[in-house]
Amino acid sequence: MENPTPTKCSVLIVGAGISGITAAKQLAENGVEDFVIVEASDKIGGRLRKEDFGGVAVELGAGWIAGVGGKQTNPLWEMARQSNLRTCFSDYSNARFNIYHNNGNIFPAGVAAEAYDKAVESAVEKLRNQESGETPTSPKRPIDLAIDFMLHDFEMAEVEPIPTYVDFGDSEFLVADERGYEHLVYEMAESFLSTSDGQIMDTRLKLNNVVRTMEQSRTGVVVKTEDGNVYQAKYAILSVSIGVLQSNLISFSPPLPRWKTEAISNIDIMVYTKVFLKFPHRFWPSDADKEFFMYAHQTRGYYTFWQSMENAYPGSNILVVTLTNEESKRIEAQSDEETKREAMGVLRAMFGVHIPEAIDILVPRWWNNRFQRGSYSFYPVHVDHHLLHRVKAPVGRIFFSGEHTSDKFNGYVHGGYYSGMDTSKALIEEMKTEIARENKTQSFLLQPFLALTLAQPGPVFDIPTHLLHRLSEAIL
Ligand SMILES: Cc1cc2nc3c(=O)[nH]c(=O)nc-3n(C[C@H](O)[C@H](O)[C@H](O)COP(=O)(O)OP(=O)(O)OC[C@H]3O[C@@H](n4cnc5c(N)ncnc54)[C@H](O)[C@@H]3O)c2cc1C
Repeated sequence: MENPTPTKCSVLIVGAGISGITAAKQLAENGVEDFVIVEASDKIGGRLRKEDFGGVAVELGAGWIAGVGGKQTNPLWEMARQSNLRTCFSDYSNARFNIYHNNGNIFPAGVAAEAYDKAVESAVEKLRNQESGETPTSPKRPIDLAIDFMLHDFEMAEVEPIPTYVDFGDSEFLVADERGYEHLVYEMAESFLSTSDGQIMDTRLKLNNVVRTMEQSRTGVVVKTEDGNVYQAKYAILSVSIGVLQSNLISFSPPLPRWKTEAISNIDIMVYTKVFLKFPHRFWPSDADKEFFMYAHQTRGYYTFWQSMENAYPGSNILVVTLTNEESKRIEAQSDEETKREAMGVLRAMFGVHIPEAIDILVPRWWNNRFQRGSYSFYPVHVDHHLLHRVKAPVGRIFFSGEHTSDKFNGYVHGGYYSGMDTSKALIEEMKTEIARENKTQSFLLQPFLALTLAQPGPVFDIPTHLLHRLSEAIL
């Protein structure tokens, strides 16, 4: 519905994912309560999103708390602990010993170990080549392609020192809780937004509001949404994904400067898709060391990486297969029925033709979702810190937040969390500086007038007490 009367606030936050909600919480805790959070979808949480499927809660977005068990505590692990979120330890390094040939046999452990060592060696070489500018050689055999996929598309962790694992430890825990991973964002939001009957009812949270334009002047930002709502704020925090920034969903006036648009377009986006399949009964092994398994196909990433949900939800009879990038885009464009047919073909090659047909399938579409346009940011291994700095830097009164602005933990949930903290901190500093600047100007202009006022025994003009107080503070 058209609402031409602008809603006014000090800070407008675009996006209610973990980054936007963390930023709002920090503002509230620092006395800035006059904010509005505008979210395009019908719920908060962003890329933390569960859905009920096959009788359990499955995670369409982030599933793991990555980086646990080290010297420092991952803040998400701490939040999960406090909320009693149910999690399961995951060890997918076992997957390399469960690689299926297309004739249904598992590759012998020795062959798999040798292929794995070769892949790690070639990944290290690839890193060296990236530094020296040489073109690396690509793996050719199906088993090598499967391991390459596991190392680079599924894990991203084996050969590079990733800060998450260095700082927080190298264990990972899968969230397996009916409330979903998103519960952590809800719990955080409910600590500073008003609720009624367990629902967030705070008028400062506006769901189903798609921001389309952001117009800034010297004194503020005017934001318009798709259905005609107008918000007027002194500052804005923009926490949408890098994919949304690269798309034309939001237009800026004046346009963003070139250093900013170039930096935004230089960030790669990973598309990562978990396809869920429900079966009438289990036909795959249930042992803990068989939770993850791979299929060696001549096309890299073709239904390669599989996970059984038995560890997380015993008796659920659900399998998850992970696809990435071009394969994700390809299956997003086809019908779910076609994806099911392809997945069944692969499962029959591994487990035989007599396995039962899947009775349900769930295919998330992160690439085609115009409020995401991908799954997470992907920086080159040797991150150019200038690039990151430019992606993060504010433009006038618009502050940029989100996992893609986290210099150490981009791509992760805790990256989104830290970015929200950093952005609100930077904004609060800026607000303080602006107040100090205003006070100085007012004091310069009003000093003779105030001196006269204070010298009078009674009130000369009717000046509100809080203003008088602020003016005297500025002068003294
Ligand atoms: C499939 C998948 C698997 C993942 N696996 C893991 C994992 O196992 N572990 C891990 O740590 N991380 C994982 N991640 C990454 C993690 O989910 C993200 O890094 C993190 O959730 C990002 O939070 P954010 O607040 O930066 O962005 P988001 O959660 O994307 O929040 C941005 C919000 O902005 C909203 N928005 C967009 N456009 C507009 C607009 N025009 N107007 C208003 N609102 C708008 C969106 O709807 C969204 O709610 C995964 C992500 C995906 C998609």
